[in-house]
Amino acid sequence: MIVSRETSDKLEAFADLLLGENSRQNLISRRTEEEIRVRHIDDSLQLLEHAPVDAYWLDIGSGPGLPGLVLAIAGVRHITLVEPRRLRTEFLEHCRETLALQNVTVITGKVENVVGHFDVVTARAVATLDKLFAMASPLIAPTGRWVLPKGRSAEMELAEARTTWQGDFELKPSRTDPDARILVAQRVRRRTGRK
Ligand SMILES: C[S@@+](CC[C@H](N)C(=O)[O-])C[C@H]1O[C@@H](n2cnc3c(N)ncnc32)[C@H](O)[C@@H]1O
Repeated sequence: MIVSRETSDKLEAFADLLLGENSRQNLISRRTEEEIRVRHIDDSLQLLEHAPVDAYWLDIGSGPGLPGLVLAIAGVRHITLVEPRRLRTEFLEHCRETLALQNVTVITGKVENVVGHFDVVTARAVATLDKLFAMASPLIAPTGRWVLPKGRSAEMELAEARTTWQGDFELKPSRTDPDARILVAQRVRRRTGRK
């Protein structure tokens, strides 16, 4: 994805902060440090192809800010990062201040305790689709959209989730990993009348 010089500089600054913090707390696997730009930054950035920047986003289990801080740097209007581990949210707050990201809200806690309504919900490497829908469907606006990066288990997870959830589901290819998929889902609701 092509980004402006200013955005590219901020993404570099974020990558530096993340690599620095990775020696203090385990945020990304050591073997992906050298490929941080593709494996983590571009992998997060590509989600913007599936939902508008001019929206209220929620990133569940943001960890070190993936994808949430990358999306904020790339211009998402407002994004809430929810993450229960305090050491991680201290890092998120530090990045928000250092990179002057006024479009970011950080919540320390579990998503199950968040109150609000969001247009777009994302989560990377947090839980299965079934669990994510159960955790966060009360938080998504009726016209809202889920944009969920998934690994090679995407199709299996979707088949499992469909036994409990109905909606419009589309699996899109990932630009950074040929085995991975991005699930874009709308109008997701729990099936009724199950025996
Ligand atoms: C494997 S990490 C992934 C972090 C980041 N999304 C990434 O791609 O690097 C999963 C994260 O989800 C968080 N998490 C687990 N359960 C959660 C919940 N119920 N609500 C919010 N975050 C949760 C964990 O604390 C952890 O930071």
